[in-house]
Amino acid sequence: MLDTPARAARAFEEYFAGYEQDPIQILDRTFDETGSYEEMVILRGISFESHCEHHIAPIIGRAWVAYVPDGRVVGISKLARVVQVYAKRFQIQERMTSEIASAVQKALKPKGVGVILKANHHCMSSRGVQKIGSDMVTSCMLGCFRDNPISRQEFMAMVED
Ligand SMILES: Nc1nc2c(ncn2[C@@H]2O[C@H](COP(=O)(O)OP(=O)(O)OP(=O)(O)O)[C@@H](O)[C@H]2O)c(=O)[nH]1
Repeated sequence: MLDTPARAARAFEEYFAGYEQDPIQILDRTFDETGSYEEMVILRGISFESHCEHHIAPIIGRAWVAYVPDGRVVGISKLARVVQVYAKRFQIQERMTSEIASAVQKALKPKGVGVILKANHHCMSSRGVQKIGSDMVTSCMLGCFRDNPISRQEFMAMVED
């Protein structure tokens, strides 16, 4: 007979491995580019798999993370790593979106941060209301992304469907 609880425990360990990493530490390694690059940096379509905290059902989506540097830039993989760490925790999409933006803001102190998440929630497709194919879109805009419509538009134009 299969040892279901033990297999489930192993699977869960795998799903959530890395959840305890500190996102600020991940973003710690920055490069001084003062005067050489002052435009928007965008990492597009970062895939993630998370789990909703209500049903522990998968949330499968993609993230777009942008910032306008104020002197310091970060190794670009680190933005994807930050998305991954927050995805490894039980989540609701709204919180995950603002957590990613706040971490980038806190670590890099850029002129602004924009984060957009689009995701399918399996808690409403494989159970519950059972609607397939709808995705949830959330955004968090800080600094110039919140205050300057041109920055926001530039970012939004780079977020493909
Ligand atoms: N901002 C920026 N980062 C880059 C570019 N090319 C490579 N990188 C990043 O530079 C960083 C180098 O950081 P390291 O800490 O030396 O590399 P690493 O430990 O192998 O980083 P990981 O790729 O996260 O495993 C990585 O985050 C790369 O993704 C680029 O053109 N711009």
